[in-house]
Amino acid sequence: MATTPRTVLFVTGNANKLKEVRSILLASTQHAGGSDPATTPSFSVESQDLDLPEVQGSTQEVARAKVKAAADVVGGPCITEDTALAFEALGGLPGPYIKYFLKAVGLEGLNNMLAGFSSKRATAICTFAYSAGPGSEPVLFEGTTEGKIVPARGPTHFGWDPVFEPDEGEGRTYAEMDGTAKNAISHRYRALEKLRKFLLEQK
Ligand SMILES: O=P(O)(O)OP(=O)(O)OP(=O)(O)OC[C@H]1O[C@@H](n2cnc3c(O)ncnc32)[C@H](O)[C@@H]1O
Ligand SMILES: [Mg+2]
Repeated sequence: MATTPRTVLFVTGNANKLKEVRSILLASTQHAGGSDPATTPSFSVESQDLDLPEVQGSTQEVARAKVKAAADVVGGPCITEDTALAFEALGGLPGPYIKYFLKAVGLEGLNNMLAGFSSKRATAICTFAYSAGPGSEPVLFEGTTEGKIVPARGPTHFGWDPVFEPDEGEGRTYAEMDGTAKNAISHRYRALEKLRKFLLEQK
């Protein structure tokens, strides 16, 4: 039975996020073989880059505020995504502030921040937020991947990929894994699976 195609508006300024989201959704379609409505994606993703205010707080608070601001600007349903990198030794920091830490100290600096600590453990956290429109309460979808911070290895195309070695990556950093391998275990994949199921249940 054919499902109605739906377009989801993803408000992001990050081209790499958009690329991964599209390829994860495409892979889900291929795996599902198109027959099971519970697993067949029935939506495509459009994007819009907006300059939104950035609040401080937990990953959930940051995610809620971002999608609310996005929905107010676009005037309708939309999704946003926040990525955090939480260092165990630092009680979860930089967390949602990883973008600013990465910009300020670079990949080597992220390693140096942990120099005095025995634990190099880190959790990559992806939080998708969905809003049905202005005034609607956001719904959050979280995905996490555990790993450790290591000296940079691999291409430097995407954020902190070269310094994050996921436990399931067979010794490779995210940057050393090809797109398919990263997308099979990534924080973004895990969060997107939850969002995808939620969207399929919406009328
Ligand atoms: O417009 P938005 O969607 O907010 O895009 P952004 O680039 O500002 O993204 P965030 O606010 O979520 O900040 C997350 C930071 O982590 C980086 N990042 C996000 N996902 C990543 C991934 O899968 N691997 C490596 N770095 C990532 C990203 O480049 C940012 O520096
Ligand atoms: Mg951002």
